[in-house]
Amino acid sequence: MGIIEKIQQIELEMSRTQKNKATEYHLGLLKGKLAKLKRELLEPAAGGSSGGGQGFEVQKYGNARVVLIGFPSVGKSSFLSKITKTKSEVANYAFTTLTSVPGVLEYQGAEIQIVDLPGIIYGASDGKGRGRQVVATAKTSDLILMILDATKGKNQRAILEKELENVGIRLNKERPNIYFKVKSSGGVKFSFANPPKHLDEKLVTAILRDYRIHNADVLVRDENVTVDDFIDIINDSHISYIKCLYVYNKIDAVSLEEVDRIAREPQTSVMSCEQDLGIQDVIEEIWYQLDLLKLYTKRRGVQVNFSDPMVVRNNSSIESVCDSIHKDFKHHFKYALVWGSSAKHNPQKCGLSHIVHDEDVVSIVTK
Ligand SMILES: Nc1nc2c(ncn2[C@@H]2O[C@H](COP(=O)(O)OP(=O)(O)OP(=O)(O)O)[C@@H](O)[C@H]2O)c(=O)[nH]1
Ligand SMILES: [K+]
Ligand SMILES: [Mg+2]
Repeated sequence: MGIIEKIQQIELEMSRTQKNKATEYHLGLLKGKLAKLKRELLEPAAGGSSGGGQGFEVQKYGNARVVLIGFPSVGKSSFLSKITKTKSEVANYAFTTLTSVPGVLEYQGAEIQIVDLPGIIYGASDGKGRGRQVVATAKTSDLILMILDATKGKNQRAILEKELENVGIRLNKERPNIYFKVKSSGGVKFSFANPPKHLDEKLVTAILRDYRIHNADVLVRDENVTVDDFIDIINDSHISYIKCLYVYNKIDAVSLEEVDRIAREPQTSVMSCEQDLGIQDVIEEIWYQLDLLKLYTKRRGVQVNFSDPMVVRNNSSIESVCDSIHKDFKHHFKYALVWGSSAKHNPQKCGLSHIVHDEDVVSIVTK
C-alpha cells in the first residue's frame, strides 16, 4: 500500500470513529500515525530532487518575505503588479501564472519581497499540479497573504487552510507550550504545571512508541494543549508557525453589505485591484503583521539621518543589527551607544546581546 492509500485509510477510520471520551485515546493514536505518514509524503524522495522544479524557488531578498496564496484567478498577479514594479501576467483564465514571480514592495524604508505564485487547487498538498511546490514556498515566508475572491463562497478559505495545514503550516498560532526532549534512557517522563485537559501519560507514551521514542522528557506548560499540539511538537522541525492575513479581492463585484460583513472577520482586509480600492490599507496591514522595526544609525560626529532608517526584525539584538550591516561587522564590534526606548539612559552603552526597540538610534563603535 502506498503512503496516500495509508493516509486515506486512516482518515476514513477517523471519520467513522465517533468522538467521545472512550475513543479519545484511539483517535489520538490515529492522529499521531497520520502526522507521521504526511511527513513521509512531504519528505523529498531519496536520490530525487526536492520537487522544487526548475526555476521555481526564488532567492530570498529584503527584510521579509510575503507570499500570495490563492485559487486561480482571484487576482494574485493583479495585486503584485499593483504594489511592486514587477509585472506579473494578468488574465481572465485559470493558471495564468505558472511559476513563482518575485517583486519588491518598498515601504517605510523596508524592502519586502512579495512572491506571486500559481493558483492552487484542491489536493495541492498531495502533490497535485504545482500545488506542492506552491505550499512548500509558502512555508519559507514570514507572512502568508491568502488572496480570496469576495464573489466566491466561504469554503475557498477552509480548503486552502487545509492544504497549508497538510504540509505542516500552522496559521496565526503560537508554538504549543510543551517542552520535549528525546533521551537515551530513563523511559518517558511526563510532567506538567497544571493537569492537561486533553493529554495524559498513557496517551503520550503510546504516541511516542509509534515514533519509536521510548525515552523522553515531556513537560506540558499549558493545560489547554491538544493531542494535535503534542504531535506537532514531536514533528517540530517539519512544522512552521506563520502569520496569515486574509485578503478578499474583487469587492467591486459584491454588495456593500457583503463587503462590510467580510471586513469584520478577524485578520481580514478587503480590496479591489481593478478599482484601486483598499490597496493602501492592505499594505499597512502587511507592515503591521510583519512587525518590523525601524532604527536610525548614527556615525560619530554626524547628525542622525531620520529619513534613512534601517529595518530589522522585532526582538533583534545589536548582534543582528551588525549582521545586517555586514556579515563580518560584529568581529570589529567594541560597543554600541543606544538612544531611545530600549535604553535605560540616553545614550546607554550596550553589548551585542542588547535588544533594540522601534525608532532607537544606534551608534556602533568598532575596534
Ligand atoms: N472585478 C474584478 N476583477 C479583478 C480584480 N482584480 C483582478 N481581476 C480580474 O481577475 C482576473 C484574474 O486576475 P489575475 O491577477 O490573473 O489572477 P491570479 O490570481 O494571478 O490568477 P492565476 O495566476 O491564474 O492563478 C483578471 O481578469 C483580472 O482582470 C478586481 O478587483 N475586481
Ligand atoms: K488568471
Ligand atoms: Mg497569476
